[in-house]
Order: sequence, then structure tokens, then C-alpha cells
Amino acid sequence: MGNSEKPIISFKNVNKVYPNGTQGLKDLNIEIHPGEFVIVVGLSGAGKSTMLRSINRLHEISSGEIVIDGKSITHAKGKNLRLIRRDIGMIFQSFNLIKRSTVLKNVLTGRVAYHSTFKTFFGLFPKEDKELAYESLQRVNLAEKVYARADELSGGQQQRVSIARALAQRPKIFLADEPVASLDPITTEKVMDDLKRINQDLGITIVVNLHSVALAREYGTRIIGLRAGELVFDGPVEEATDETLQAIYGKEIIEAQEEVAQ
Ligand SMILES: Nc1ncnc2c1ncn2[C@@H]1O[C@H](COP(=O)(O)OP(=O)(O)OP(=O)(O)O)[C@@H](O)[C@H]1O
Repeated sequence: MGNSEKPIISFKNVNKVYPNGTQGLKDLNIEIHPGEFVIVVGLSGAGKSTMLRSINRLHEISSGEIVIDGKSITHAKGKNLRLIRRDIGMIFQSFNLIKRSTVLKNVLTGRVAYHSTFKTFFGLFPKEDKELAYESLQRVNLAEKVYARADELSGGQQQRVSIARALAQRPKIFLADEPVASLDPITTEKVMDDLKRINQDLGITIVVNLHSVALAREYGTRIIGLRAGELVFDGPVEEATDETLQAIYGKEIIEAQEEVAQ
């Protein structure tokens, strides 16, 4: 991945101040290139969610600009904004599935941005969409659950349905906001393996927020460290030494995590 390549996500002097005066992001300048697997780490309240949710404008920034694949999402309106957002799939900690619907219907909602409201309201998805939904479920090894109800699945399976839904959207970028925070360690590895495979096989750029330093080291190619909304580390995973992680988290946190891991 040469830096000569055009970035797919650029933060240009981005600030976010919440209405109560809390500074969520401070003068962020970051360029992410196509195909990267970026993990954003930092203490609780460091600004990880704010950063991630600014990328698809779930949060509005206060100043600066965010550019997606050459187009300013910050200044986009109406149809242009919808088209930029269509390129960005999102995965949430709480899965955000329609619990009483089938897995297939949930995955098909990933196609909504491609059709008129009228058609999708009546569930009129073309055959190709159903094939794409099935193919997306195969990628996360859940094809056999296509007609199961979402709330009959385990937490890990539900998260994989939400990954399939994002995949069906055919995005260029995946944002995952604490995708494994409510999962056990084995399920966590499965979900992270799915994300890694999607990154490697399809070249989708992935930005993930994680609490765990160990997972960040295992899966990331690049680590971004935030503290109080500021960029305090940005580099390849190999450079995220214990010392740099201490600068992001403080010594006590690293030692506590190592004790838990042992
Ligand atoms: N709606 C809001 N109004 C006011 N302050 C907010 C709001 N949302 C977040 N904040 C504050 O902005 C800062 C960054 O929050 P953010 O949720 O982005 O952090 P985070 O790193 O994702 O934390 P966590 O790991 O706990 O999810 C925190 O100080 C938080 O209290």
C-alpha cells in the first residue's frame, strides 16, 4: 500500500465539540488508504466512537472536513450524501438487527440504499439481491441460517448476520464500533477472523474500535491511538510497542490487561 495511492478516508483538521462543551475530537489529521485494516484504541471516553461515527456522519463534526474516496461527506447533501453513505457499511456493538425478522430479511436491508422506498417497504427485492444476501451469509459461514429468526441466534451469530448485512451493501469501507465488546473470547476471534477475511479477500477498508490491546495487536495492520480526542499514536502494528501503548493508555491499564490475559 503505497502512500502515493489516494486515501479513501481523510480527516482534515477535524474538531468535534459536543453541545455541553466536551471536546470529542481535537484537530485530527488522518489519511487511511484503500485496503487498510485500522484499529482505533484508547481509554473509555478517548473519542473512538466519535471518530468512527464522524466518518459516515452519524455524528456531525464542528470544524474541519472528512473526505471519503475523493468526496467531502462533510459538505454533501441529499442524494450525494446517500451515495457516499452507501459505500460505508457499519457494524455496531449491539448488532442492530430486526430481531423478529428472518436472517435473509435482515441481510436484504443492506440493499435498501439501492432501491426506491416503495419497493423495499413491500419487500420487493430483486432475485440478484437475494443471491447477494445468500453469498454474503456464506462469507460468514451462516448460509444454513438464512430462514432462521434473528433472535433465535447466538450473539456471535447475530453479529455475523450484521456483517453479512453490511457486505450485501457492497461497501468500500466497513466501520465497526466495538463489534466484539459483548462477545466471549472464542466468538470474538470468529468475528474478528470474518473481518480479516473480508479485508483480505475483498479489499474492503476496515476501521474498528477496540478496547483490547491484545486483539488490536493480533488483527490490525495499523493502530491509531486516541487520548482525550487527540491523536497520540498512528503507525504500523509492529511499532505499537509496550512503551507507545503506555503513552496511549497509561502503565496501569497495560499491566492490568496482561494480568487478565495470563
Ligand atoms: N452526546 C454527547 N454529549 C456530550 N459528550 C459526549 C457525547 N458523546 C460522547 N461524549 C463525550 O465525548 C468524549 C468521547 O466519547 P466517545 O464515546 O467517542 O469515546 P470512546 O473512546 O468511544 O469511549 P468508549 O470506549 O467508552 O465507548 C467523552 O468524554 C464522552 O463523554
